[in-house]
Amino acid sequence: MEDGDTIDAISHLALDIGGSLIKMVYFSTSKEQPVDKTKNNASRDSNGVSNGSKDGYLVNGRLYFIKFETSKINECLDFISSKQLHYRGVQQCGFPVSDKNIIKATGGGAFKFADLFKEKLGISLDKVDEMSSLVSGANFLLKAVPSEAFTYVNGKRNYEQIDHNDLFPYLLVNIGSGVSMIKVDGDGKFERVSGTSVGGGTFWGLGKLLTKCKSFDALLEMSHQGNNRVIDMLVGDIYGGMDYSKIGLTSTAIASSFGKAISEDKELEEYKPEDVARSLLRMISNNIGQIAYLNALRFGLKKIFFGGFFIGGHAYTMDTISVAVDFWSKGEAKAMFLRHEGFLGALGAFMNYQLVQDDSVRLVGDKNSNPLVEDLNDNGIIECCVQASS
Ligand SMILES: Nc1ncnc2c1ncn2[C@@H]1O[C@H](COP(=O)(O)OP(=O)(O)OP(=O)(O)O)[C@@H](O)[C@H]1O
Ligand SMILES: CC(C)(CO)[C@@H](O)C(=O)NCCC(=O)O
Repeated sequence: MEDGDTIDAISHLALDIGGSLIKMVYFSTSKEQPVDKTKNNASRDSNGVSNGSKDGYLVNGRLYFIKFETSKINECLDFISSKQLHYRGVQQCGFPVSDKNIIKATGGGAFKFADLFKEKLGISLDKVDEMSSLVSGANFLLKAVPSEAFTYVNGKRNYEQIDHNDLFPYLLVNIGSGVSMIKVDGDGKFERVSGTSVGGGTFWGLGKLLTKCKSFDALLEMSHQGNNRVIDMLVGDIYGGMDYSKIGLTSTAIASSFGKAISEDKELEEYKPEDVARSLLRMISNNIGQIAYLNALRFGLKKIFFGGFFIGGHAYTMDTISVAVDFWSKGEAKAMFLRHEGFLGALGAFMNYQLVQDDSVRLVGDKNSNPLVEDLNDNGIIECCVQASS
């Protein structure tokens, strides 16, 4: 292939198959993207690029992000099959042919569904450790993608300039079905220090039972319309409308999540599902924020990054977590969120191909390359270069 040739090739599919959702990342060159055969003089070798050759090409392209519900895994298999994601582009881009039909996969489903992938598509899943994928995905995003991290204060996102030399240590809190808390000290240096089973799966599972809501998005939307004070017992409910200022509690602070239901002679049906959803979201977000802070305190960590699809860019969730961290740390620790929150594991599995030239990664949210497109929960794109062997 000559310089400037245009191709539309897809390669290097990676999956994170979780308890609730399957996340997919793949690299594609597009018709508008000429192949840049800039010679790479192997300066990346020290960073772990190992393609068996000192020379290679940088291929310009895009990383695509897609998710499916794990309970509908057949939709994911059909998508891979219809787009031939496991075959295409391998040779056009000069990637090693050995990648064919072996894809990197992380999450519990990489074990659970290995036989299904083999049977239905002839794909072998090359398993990558889940915690290590989360960490390499987060490190990659924080170092390579501008405007990836932000705080959420008073309903506003404030994008953070991450200083690469001052990134570590930090606490990574991944809120998936369950929650993992990982102390990250460097690239590949980490320890899972805590976790809780009260996570995104709890919100969606319990919320579904309590409200009869049919989809996660509808439950979230409901929570947006609700008022948690109808069900939560507030400090003021106990203290006759007064604050308990001696211990730092205002009258509007929640004293007991769902506690009002004790004293009211009401059946579940008599509560508005919106209010139930709101109380539940607040209870779970608060609890995670508090446990996260306690773990940050345990190890003296000032930065806490929250990932996982539970957050889903949802304002009220981010607000509750931010307020919880701020409240418990007395303003010492900061809750930060990531634009590609749900794709850390899938990106980490992708990074395991050791192809991405992260200093040449550029985020594009749309064709105009606007870096501040806010929600990447359904589909996102990162423009980047990957290394292909010569
Ligand atoms: N469309 C959706 N369908 C189901 N859950 C969703 C959806 N969007 C967001 N969620 C939330 O995201 C959570 C799953 O997040 P994520 O994909 O990060 O975790 P997971 O990998 O499935 O779980 P785990 O890591 O514990 O195996 C769900 O439990 C739910 O709270
Ligand atoms: C089991 C995993 C790691 C699977 O992703 C996740 O759901 C989790 O961290 N759950 C919390 C388990 C616990 O630490 O109590």
